[in-house]
Amino acid sequence: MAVYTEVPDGELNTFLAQYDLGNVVACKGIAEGVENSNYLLRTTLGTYILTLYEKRVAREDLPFFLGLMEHLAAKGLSCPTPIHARDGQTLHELCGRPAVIVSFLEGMWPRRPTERHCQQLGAALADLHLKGRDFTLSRANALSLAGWQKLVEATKDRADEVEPGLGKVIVDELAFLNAHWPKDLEIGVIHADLFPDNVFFLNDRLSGLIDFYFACTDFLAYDLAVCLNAWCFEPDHSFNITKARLMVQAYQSVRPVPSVETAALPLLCRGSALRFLLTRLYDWLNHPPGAFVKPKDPREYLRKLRFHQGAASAGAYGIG
Ligand SMILES: Nc1ncnc2c1ncn2[C@@H]1O[C@H](COP(=O)(O)OP(=O)(O)O)[C@@H](O)[C@H]1O
Ligand SMILES: N[C@@H](CCOP(=O)(O)O)C(=O)O
Repeated sequence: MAVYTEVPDGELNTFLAQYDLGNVVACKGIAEGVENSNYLLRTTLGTYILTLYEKRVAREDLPFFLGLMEHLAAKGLSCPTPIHARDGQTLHELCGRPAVIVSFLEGMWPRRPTERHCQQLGAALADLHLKGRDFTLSRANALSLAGWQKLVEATKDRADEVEPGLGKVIVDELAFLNAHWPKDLEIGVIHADLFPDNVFFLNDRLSGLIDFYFACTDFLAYDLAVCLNAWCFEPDHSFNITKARLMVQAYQSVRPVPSVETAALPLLCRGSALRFLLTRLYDWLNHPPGAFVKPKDPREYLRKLRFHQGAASAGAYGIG
């Protein structure tokens, strides 16, 4: 349940009075999500999402995230756009938290991603990358090599509680990635967390992308690696080459991928697998007993990492 901050009616009415959005009809907490408090807000003029940013989103990063969503939406990408209050600002304060109202997107995220979903996702990801090219702000990826180093330090001594030998796996993998991580791939705005629960479909057509709170400036092909990991493994843990090929081909049809990026995909998939393994491992080891957000299983990403460690080239993914 991702409602960490309860909003009393009086405070909500005072907050909404700063906008030209009419009066509150209903405001319901949304159970999904893990990072922030989200409410479905209905007013006399429409339906919106009210987000209160909790501790893990750094206040100084908010202008990047909000500016990016506004930039992409203005260029025609279907994503939430922050609503401006009468003072011209999108970011305000509610119940002691930074808070925004963003536009509501229709659709549902796919519980069982199909080949068609993967194909449409590939095209939408490339579209995001192209539309982000002229966004002027930048934000370093806090969850790349330096961030992984901090997470390895914070988890390696207790990692074997989750899986025997895991501490050595993460130390060795980080050393490998430090020695081999690419340096000269195209950089731009990436979403960095485009999992199925952040992609909406309506009547089997992709209808929108949400949750830009890990977005940053990094290798474009790294975003593709995040998606290959998040969308192309089956519940039995096998890698679905057909889904991967369709995703990459659809991506290529919008943004041609240079061969240097295709060749780097196995390595980038290793990095992306380590990234989600480490954040999940950290959350697994550090979540307070009785917390209402259940941590995600780190071992899912250990299996994915092992698959990529065994892949000699992009051919193992049906690509290239
Ligand atoms: N703009 C939006 N339009 C429609 N639903 C949204 C929107 N933003 C968030 N949601 C709903 O809120 C849920 C959690 O949002 P998300 O941004 O993933 O939260 P968190 O950042 O806390 O993980 C989504 O699964 C979706 O149901
Ligand atoms: N996608 C990450 C967790 C981040 O959750 P989100 O709700 O903000 O997308 C993972 O699966 O580990």
